[in-house]
Amino acid sequence: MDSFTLIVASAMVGAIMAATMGLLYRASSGRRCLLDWAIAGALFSVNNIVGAFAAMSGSWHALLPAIANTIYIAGHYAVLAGVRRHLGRSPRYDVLAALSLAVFLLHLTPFAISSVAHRLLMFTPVIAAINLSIAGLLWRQPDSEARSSYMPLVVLEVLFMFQLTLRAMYMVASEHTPLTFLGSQFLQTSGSLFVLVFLSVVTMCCALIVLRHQELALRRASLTDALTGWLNRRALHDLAERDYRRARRTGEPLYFITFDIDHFKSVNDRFGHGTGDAAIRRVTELSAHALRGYDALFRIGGEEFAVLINGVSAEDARSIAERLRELVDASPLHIDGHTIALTVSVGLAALEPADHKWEDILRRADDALYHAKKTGRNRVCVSGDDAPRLHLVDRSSANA
Ligand SMILES: Nc1nc2c(ncn2[C@@H]2O[C@H](COP(=O)(O)OP(=O)(O)OP(=O)(O)O)[C@@H](O)[C@H]2O)c(=O)[nH]1
Repeated sequence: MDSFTLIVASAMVGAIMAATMGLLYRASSGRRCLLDWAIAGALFSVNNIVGAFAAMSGSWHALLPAIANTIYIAGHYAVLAGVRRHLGRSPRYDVLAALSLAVFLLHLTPFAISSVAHRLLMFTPVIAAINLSIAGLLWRQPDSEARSSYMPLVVLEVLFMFQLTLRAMYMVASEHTPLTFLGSQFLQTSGSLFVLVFLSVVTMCCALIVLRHQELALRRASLTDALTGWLNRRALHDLAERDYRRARRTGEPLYFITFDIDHFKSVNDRFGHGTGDAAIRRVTELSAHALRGYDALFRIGGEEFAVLINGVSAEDARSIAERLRELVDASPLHIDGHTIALTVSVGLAALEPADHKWEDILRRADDALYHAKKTGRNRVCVSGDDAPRLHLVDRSSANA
């Protein structure tokens, strides 16, 4: 395959990349990284069109390589900008502007004008650095679920960087081989072929990243309560089942804390549903502070919540429940000029040898919660085997 054919094919694949990313952007809920990648595709396409134009017109004025290579490097940078944006970082188009200007001006130096090989040697490190940044950023991502979708792009960027470096080294080694633009030397055609393959595969990699992200977002949404961000009942089943089985196997303790906002109906009635929602959010935020970062938090009813706790002693579980109650009690909600006192009633139950399923623990925690409501609210009630089956935590001693 000659270089000209490869360049025309690359122009087409770049355009296909731009169109694919643009269409995915329209179909997705506005993932802006897709726009960056559409820009990358467009830049790669224009870069190759400039090359094809130069080949057809037979002229290769000093300005043409400056324009073509600046656009080419900008294309690689736009892939990096999209990756940065996807990971929640700024795409840093200001860096792109400065880089493009520097690359363009460097092309006008006598060293760059004098040969294709000089230009390749000058800009190989720039492209390799961009490739390395993309691979490094994605490689360092801790999110194990999304990580598998990053690996194809990591591998592609590393391979691209590797072939760039090999070609640069070969060029240094064979210093006297003259290199011409659109020549049919192996060095030229292999480079063009790599660009063609890179553009085809990078399109698939970017699409894969976005599709995986959307799949994970949908899965999270289906397991999460929109108002509080806590897990919902559907998630409760899977997590409680998993923890129950593990606790049965290992003999480790397992607890359910359930709690419910006291007289919540009156908050809605007096201040409106919006304030009621704010109160629910406030209670869940406070509770999350009282709990440990890795406790699983669930909203299991309108204003009823559950927490799954493992790996602590009965005393510690009781302290956690009491800390939660105290924190809500001590932190009234200030909203629209009103101060609304909020309290919760809390039930606590532990896994018992006679339990057959995790629902048994939850039911006992619910019974304890009901008991706390019946016996005055704003208190923790613990379910136990010994009589009396439910016993109250003495608030004054718990505070001591
Ligand atoms: N604002 C708001 N209210 C909700 C939501 N879900 C449930 N509720 C309301 O929560 C109230 C629950 O009231 P009740 O079950 O009677 O209990 P309560 O008034 O909290 O009284 P006790 O639990 O006995 O202390 C009802 O008025 C529901 O309409 C929600 O998402 N937002």
